[in-house]
Formats: sequence, C-alpha cells, structure tokens
Amino acid sequence: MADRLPHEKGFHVSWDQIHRDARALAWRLDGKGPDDGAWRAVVAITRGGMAPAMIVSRELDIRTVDTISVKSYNKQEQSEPRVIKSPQAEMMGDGTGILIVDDLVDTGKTLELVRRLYPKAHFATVYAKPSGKPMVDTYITEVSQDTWIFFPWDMALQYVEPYRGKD
Ligand SMILES: O=P(O)(O)OC[C@H]1O[C@H](OP(=O)(O)OP(=O)(O)O)[C@H](O)[C@@H]1O
Ligand code: HPA
Ligand SMILES: [Mg+2]
Repeated sequence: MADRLPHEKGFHVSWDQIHRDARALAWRLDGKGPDDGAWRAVVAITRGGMAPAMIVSRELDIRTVDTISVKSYNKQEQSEPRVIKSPQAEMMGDGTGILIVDDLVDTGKTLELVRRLYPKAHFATVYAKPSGKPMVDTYITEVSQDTWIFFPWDMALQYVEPYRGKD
C-alpha cells in the first residue's frame, strides 16, 4: 500500500541480535504447548520466518519443521497476501500443538490469513508492530508502526564516509 510509505524510522537488526531475540522467543515458548507443554511441530512462514524458526526449533529440540509460503510485500509495498505453498495437511490439522513462527507482524494481514487456515495454532513472531499485535500470541520486541525493520539477510556491510568528511 503506497500510503504506508515512507517509514519514518529504520530499525536495523544484526545477526547477533536476531539470534538473541529468537532464542528469547524460544525460551518464552518452552513448555507452553498443549500436550504436557510439548509442541508437535514448528512451521516457518517463509521466507522471513525461516531463520527464527530454525533457532526456535533448535532451542526447543523440535525436529519436525515445515513451511508455509505467504507473499505479501514487494520491497516496502504491500499487496493482498496469498499462500504459495502449504505445509503437510495431515500434520497441521486445525493447528493444535503447532508453533507458527514469523520474523515480524506488521499490519497483521499475513497472520490473519494463516490463522484462518489453522485457528488452533500458536502464533509467534520476534518483532511486532501495534496494528498486528492482536494477531500474534507471543512476541519479543515491539517497534512503532512507522518503523521499517531491516533484517540481516537483506543487508551487507559497506564503507561509510567519516562524519567529518561529509559535505
Ligand atoms: O503483518 P504483515 O503486514 O502481513 O507483514 C508481515 C509479513 O511481511 C513480511 O513477509 P513478506 O511478505 O515480505 O515475504 P518474505 O518473508 O518472503 O520477505 C514479513 O516477513 C512477514 O511475513
Ligand atoms: O518492517 C518490515 N521489515 C521487513 N519486512 C517487512 N514486511 C512488513 N513489514 C516489514
Ligand atoms: Mg514474511
């Protein structure tokens, strides 16, 4: 949606930071599954949810990991989310005992779509913006709606001019 642009602020997340925050997410979810505290599987919302889901599944020692592919953004422009690839239907059922992980919730449209498909699943994101918060069950850090989060997989180290050298 063009009217969401531009984002006033940037929140730049390093690999170290996302690792720390995804671990914090895992620890918060530990023992909270419906079956004696256990989770049956982790499902990553690709692509952004894959690195956090890998870290969460490693921390909680969950070996069953699947993906649901939802596309809703092209760069910073939003369109209607659509499912491009679904996880294994027999495993998912209504979502009971399934931990669905994404990197962030922004407007909440992606999670709204996935929630409709798996209403009993638990939805966890590392970061959350206010509009999307009602769609997420567990998250670690909140950022304001006018902030764009930059993830390490979208960035590269590069040279910058010294402060005194700028015009
Ligand atoms: O709450 P929303 O407003 O729906 O936005 C959040 C979603 O948008 C981004 O994914 P994107 O569709 O850009 O795909 P990607 O994960 O492959 O980068 C992000 O990874 C979330 O999945
Ligand atoms: O703030 C964001 N950062 C990266 N991807 C996103 N997709 C929706 N919002 C964001
Ligand atoms: Mg995504």
